[in-house]
Amino acid sequence: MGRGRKRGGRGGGGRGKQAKPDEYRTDLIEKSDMKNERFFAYYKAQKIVPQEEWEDFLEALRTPLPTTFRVAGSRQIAKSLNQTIKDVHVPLLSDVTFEDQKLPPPVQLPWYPDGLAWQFNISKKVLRKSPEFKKFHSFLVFETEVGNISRQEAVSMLPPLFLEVEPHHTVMDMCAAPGSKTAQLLEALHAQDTLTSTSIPSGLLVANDSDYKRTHLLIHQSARLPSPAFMVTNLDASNYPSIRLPAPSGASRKDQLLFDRILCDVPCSGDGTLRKNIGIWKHWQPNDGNGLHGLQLRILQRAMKMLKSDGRIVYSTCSINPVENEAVIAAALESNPEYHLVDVSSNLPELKRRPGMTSWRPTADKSISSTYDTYEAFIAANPQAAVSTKLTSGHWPPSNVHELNLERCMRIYPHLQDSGGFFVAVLERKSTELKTPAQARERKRMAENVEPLEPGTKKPRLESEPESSSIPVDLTTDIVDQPATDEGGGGGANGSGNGSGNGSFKEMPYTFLSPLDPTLLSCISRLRLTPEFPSSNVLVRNPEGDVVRSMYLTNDLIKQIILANDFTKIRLTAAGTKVFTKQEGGKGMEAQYRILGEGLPVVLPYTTSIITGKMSVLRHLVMSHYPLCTSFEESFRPVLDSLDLGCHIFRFPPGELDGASLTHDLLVPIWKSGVSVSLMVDKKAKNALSLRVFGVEVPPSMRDRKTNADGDKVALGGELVTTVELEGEAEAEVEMKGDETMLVDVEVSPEPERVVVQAL
Ligand SMILES: C[S@@+](CC[C@H](N)C(=O)[O-])C[C@H]1O[C@@H](n2cnc3c(N)ncnc32)[C@H](O)[C@@H]1O
Repeated sequence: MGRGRKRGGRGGGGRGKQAKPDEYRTDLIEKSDMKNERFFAYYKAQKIVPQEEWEDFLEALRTPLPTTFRVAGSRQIAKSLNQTIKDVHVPLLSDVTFEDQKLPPPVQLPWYPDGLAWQFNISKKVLRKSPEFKKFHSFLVFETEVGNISRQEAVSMLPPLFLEVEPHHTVMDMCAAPGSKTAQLLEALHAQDTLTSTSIPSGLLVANDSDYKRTHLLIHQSARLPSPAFMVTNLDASNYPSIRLPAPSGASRKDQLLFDRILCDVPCSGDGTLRKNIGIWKHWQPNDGNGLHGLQLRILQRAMKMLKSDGRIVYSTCSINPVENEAVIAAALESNPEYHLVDVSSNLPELKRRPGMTSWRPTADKSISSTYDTYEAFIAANPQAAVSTKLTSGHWPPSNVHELNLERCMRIYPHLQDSGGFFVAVLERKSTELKTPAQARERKRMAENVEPLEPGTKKPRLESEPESSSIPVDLTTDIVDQPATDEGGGGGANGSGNGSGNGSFKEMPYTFLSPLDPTLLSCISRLRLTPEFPSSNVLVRNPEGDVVRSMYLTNDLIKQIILANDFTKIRLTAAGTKVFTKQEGGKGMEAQYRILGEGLPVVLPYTTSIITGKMSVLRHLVMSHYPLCTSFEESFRPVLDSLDLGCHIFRFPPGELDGASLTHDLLVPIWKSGVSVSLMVDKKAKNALSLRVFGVEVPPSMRDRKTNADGDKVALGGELVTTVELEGEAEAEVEMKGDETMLVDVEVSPEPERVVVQAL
């Protein structure tokens, strides 16, 4: 009988929250509830928009936000899927009527590069009832689940675009969770990826958040674009410790890692999100923003200290309050006069924006009966306020406000382009002697020469970075190896219960394997990888360096960082990407390692053995659950018979079959057991693949079908289903039809862990 193997228990499946079926529409709400006299009085006093626009501004704030999404993934994958949306879905949605109303099809956001972002404005009811939109909705849900589409507010897509990340950049996302912008940054770091394989960028992305639980959202999000150049930390950004690099040869002091690009998407009051977070209407008051100004400023100031001399910072909030925006920028420029605001008015020309404000009138008075021109006027009117409120002179415009070019900040208002409210500012250091034309040329040369690392390519060495890329650690100005504290409203190690209580953390250590480690060598050999596989960059998560279960791959830079820092003090929650996992053998068989779905694009450039299959083989693998080797078409059976037990990679070239079409190479990991082969992608990915290529969902397996009144599983025809044990590591579900036993479903170990369906 069955061995009672638990389903889905291995590795947690690597997926975050499931997308809700109705996530493509914001709630419809009563307009009469959308008012707040404090909000009106405050923003009128700020003259946030010209008087004649006030009603349009309010009307937009009271209208549900359209649905926006971005075609995600590395550039080539995204372009390919985008073409499908344009060529297949939009034409199907272009002439749809519902209850005598013509429905508008999805449209591209005019300012998003390559037309990769879309918007549509369809009610939930229509999404449920119109067959055409229902189908499109299913497509979006499936593609979102496998990570090819990112449901993201239009304005939230802006900061990564202004950061202009390139694959050789060292990038820091200081307040990263839940990670929609992190995903965009990672995509830019991986701009060199091809349709089927992941490049190994020489730069890196550190995604940080002070909320421990939320850092796990980051890990899930980023698993959609697995990267050996990705790290997640859980620290207070306002107090972010210096990350060290190994000392350059001949020097005794370690260098400090500085960043080419830093995103400060800081915690904010969020009043720009009123269109979807309608609760804000009820509670809004000016102290929401007043109280965050200090933390926002400290985070930005810390970023300014961690930036390379020729680096760039983008500061953003989803608030329209100048106290959280221009006031923070002005105060940061005051304390770091070597910085300036960059004029990006010619970037994204189709984006409608307003210039940053140069005058604003803070108040701590909840009823907004008065606002104040200057801090002095505020204190004169409220003598206790200096101690009883969090307002400081920094909340007001400084006296030299007109020298700061605050109008170079960008304000996005809902009525301009039917979006949320948002604020973005781009900061760089003013030109110094360090930024000579020769250096600029050198940086440009480096940027242009970045190639994806193909097997055999010499990897870039850290020492070859220009000198300005790292400076010696200055113990007097920087916080070195400080465990994060709760100071500043965020605090490191927040809400996890995972700290040891003595200033160090209990994260599992990151231990690099010796490239001669026998288990690693055997894994490389069984998986038929080339000698160029970067085996010295493989790590495991235990102090002994034992290969217990999973192996992760990092790039050179992350390896150097891990070796040079004390991660009992800096909480590192993830580094690199998981590539191999152990698979226990069946009876009498030794354990093997297999390539994880998420690791495949990274490992692919180093594989020597890829089995090519036809569309009919793909259809059988997709439509069946654990198909028996004997059930494949006869011409393919000898290929299957010749395969060793274990992990293999199958390639399906573009092709057509009975109206179904595969437009690009598809590469997937396969597991061959004694009796069957199975596609090592999970249910959702399989469904997405099936819908995209064959236009139908995968038929439910017996396990997904109903049980009868006695709790027994029944097949679609109502027959009893039972489980029998087969040879090796397989078990089968069989349908009992009278005396006849029919095999309906075979389960083989292992179960797939994660999804990567790319290259379509
Ligand atoms: C506006 S959200 C970031 C959204 C994110 N950038 C995205 O695009 O998905 C702000 C984040 O800052 C985090 N946070 C709050 N205080 C912090 C601090 N002191 N240091 C680091 N992160 C902080 C919050 O946990 C929250 O996840």
